[in-house]
Amino acid sequence: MDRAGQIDDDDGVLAAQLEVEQIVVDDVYSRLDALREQTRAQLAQVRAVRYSGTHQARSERDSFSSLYADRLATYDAVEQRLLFGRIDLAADGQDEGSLVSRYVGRIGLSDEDHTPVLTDWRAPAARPFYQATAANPGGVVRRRHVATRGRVVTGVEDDVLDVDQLDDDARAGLSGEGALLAALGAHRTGRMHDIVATIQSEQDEIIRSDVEGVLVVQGGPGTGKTAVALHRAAYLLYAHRERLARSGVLLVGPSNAFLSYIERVLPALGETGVVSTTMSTLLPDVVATATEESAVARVKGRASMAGVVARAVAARQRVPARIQTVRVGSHDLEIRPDDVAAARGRARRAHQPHNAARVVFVRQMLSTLARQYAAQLGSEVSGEDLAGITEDVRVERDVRVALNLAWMPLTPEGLIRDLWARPERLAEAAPGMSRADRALLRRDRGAPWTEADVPLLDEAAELIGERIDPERARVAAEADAQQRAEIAYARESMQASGAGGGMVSAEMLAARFADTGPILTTAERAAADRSWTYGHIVVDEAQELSPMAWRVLLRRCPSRSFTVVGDTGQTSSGAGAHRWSDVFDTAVRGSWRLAELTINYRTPESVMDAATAVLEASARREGVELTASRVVSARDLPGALRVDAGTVEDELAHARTLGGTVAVIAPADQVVALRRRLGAPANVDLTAPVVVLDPLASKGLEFDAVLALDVGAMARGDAYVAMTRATRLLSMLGNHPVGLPRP
Ligand SMILES: Nc1ncnc2c1ncn2[C@@H]1O[C@H](COP(=O)(O)OP(=O)(O)OP(=O)(O)O)[C@@H](O)[C@H]1O
Repeated sequence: MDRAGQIDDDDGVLAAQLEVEQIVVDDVYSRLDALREQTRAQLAQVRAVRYSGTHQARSERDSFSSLYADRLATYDAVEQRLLFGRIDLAADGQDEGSLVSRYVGRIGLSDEDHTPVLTDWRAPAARPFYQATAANPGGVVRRRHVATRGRVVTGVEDDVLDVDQLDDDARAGLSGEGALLAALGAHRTGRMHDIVATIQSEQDEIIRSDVEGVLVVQGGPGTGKTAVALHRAAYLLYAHRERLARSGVLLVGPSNAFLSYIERVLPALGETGVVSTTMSTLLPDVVATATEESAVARVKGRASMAGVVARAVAARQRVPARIQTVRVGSHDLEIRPDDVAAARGRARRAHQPHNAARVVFVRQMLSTLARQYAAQLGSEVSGEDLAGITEDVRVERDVRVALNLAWMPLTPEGLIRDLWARPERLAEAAPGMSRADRALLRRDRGAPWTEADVPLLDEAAELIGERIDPERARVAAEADAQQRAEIAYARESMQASGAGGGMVSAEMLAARFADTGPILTTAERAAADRSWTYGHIVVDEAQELSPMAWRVLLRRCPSRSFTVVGDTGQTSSGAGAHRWSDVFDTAVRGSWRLAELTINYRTPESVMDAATAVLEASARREGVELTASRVVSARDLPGALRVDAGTVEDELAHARTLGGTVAVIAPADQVVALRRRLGAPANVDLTAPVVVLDPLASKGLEFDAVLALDVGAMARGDAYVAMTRATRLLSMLGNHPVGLPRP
């Protein structure tokens, strides 16, 4: 056959394949539409029911209303690329060569007869789509990627895993240049997309790995750590819905820009119940916006700071040096060191936080003083009289002052501010700290909080507890009892209706029934509550976290179920980790496991090789042993690395010709001036034509083209980060790092 004839023939085969898949795609969407309509009607129906006024009727109505609203939201979120894959499996017990096809998509769908038409990508039945290889096909004869735009099939890509099983027609119809390469070559938009259609087998292993324990995923730049972490969160919510919808999942990322970069991934995977935060914004009432020297963050992040905070709290539980006399009515009473020491011992043995234990301390001291008072009366005192005397003692100003001095009610903010602003307090709480380190921590009382303060504030909050207000405590206890009753009721009504197992848990419904305050989801309630404990925590760019930050996160997940992703080659925080064993051998005593990702899906090979050469040269120079493994790029592009090719403006113009997103990454002290010079926005707006940012802010992000300026002036981890953000072009200008190969 001549070449033109061959092309005609190929075109015909492709058109036929598209037609076949279009029929399936039409069916799947019409099923989605039918379900959407059905749910919309159900929602309208429950909303139309008038309140009968009883609590039960209102609860029922609200429970169904939120259930249907959540279902509708899920159906809307999965509209794009609802179906993306097909596997043809050798049919057991059938004629040789007969195949069974299974379609894989964002959610599972069945037709009216309950026959599955689409398999959820997270279901065990979808696993062969990601796991099958030619060496180990696991019954899969062919894997097909189905590309769609809107509801139209635009292409198919086949991987044949077992050619022997295909008949001649099927063999003639093989097509595909690789859905993965097509995905990698796409322009970036400033928003991360899911990779559900092209998850690779080493990634799939991690995504579906057991929920228990701490799973650490080490991988070089662009190996899909963030993508894997997000898909794992969606997978775990699917596989452990009951447990995780109730307790919630926390996702910790490096910056707000990063959180907005990834914000669309989980909803597109049908999940909305994840709380995402940075360490700076973790505490509901603390705004930590200021930055500080790496050396300061290093001192604040040391594990030994936990002892410093504990000693600072204990130092506010003081025994006076000598007897103090206070006048109550016409009597002189003595506050004696021995009595204070005894009351303090008793309060400490209660093992409660400082403010709650203070109640024990004060009660004991008041009773001691009341007995002194009664003894001075000389006559027998009834129980009732003693109670009256105790009250007289309690309200006496001098008594209050003296007891406060012995056991001061505290706030976490006040305690930490005092440590930084009053050198004698820090010296008392940190006897082992060098004078130079203490000087580093010195700060005025009004200074704003930094990210490194957050774990210390949380540590202090843990030891100090809530401020005790008896009236508030009573109201809170009542609200608690009410909440438990609501949850029990919600669970009953969900069971009675056959609902549940979906996006809504009894707790979420109960929160929505409550007629006080706004309707809150688990995620919203968790985010507003410092002491909330999560069912699972995902940490991205985890190498940046200090030992003190890990204490905060471990407290928030008593079951120790974590997905930790990061790269010790990219560490830039002074308090961060250079070896995972340093973090977890002590923190979770060996109950952690390490997985590795080795293929870089972002950076062209020539750029990745240059970044690796620079990292290794700088580690050699600094005498540091690199613990991260080398990565291999999935592809290369000619001309992807440029060094000193032109001015900043020239290189920007060149970058723009490539299309997609463009960033300039420069040392932090140049960013403001560069933004002005290039007319870039003053913050990190990933949708702007040019984003100017420092290496820290660029963590976790990627752009089609990156101009990296003065990389030679950046620290080792920062330089490595800056050089590995580009998907098409890295242009380096200015002061270059040691070890940079010339293209
Ligand atoms: N299986 C895949 N299919 C398609 N694209 C993928 C796949 N895995 C990763 N990618 C893409 O590779 C890029 C890098 O992924 P990601 O940001 O998750 O890497 P990372 O390891 O977190 O990188 P870094 O540590 O450098 O921030 C993203 O654009 C992601 O969508």
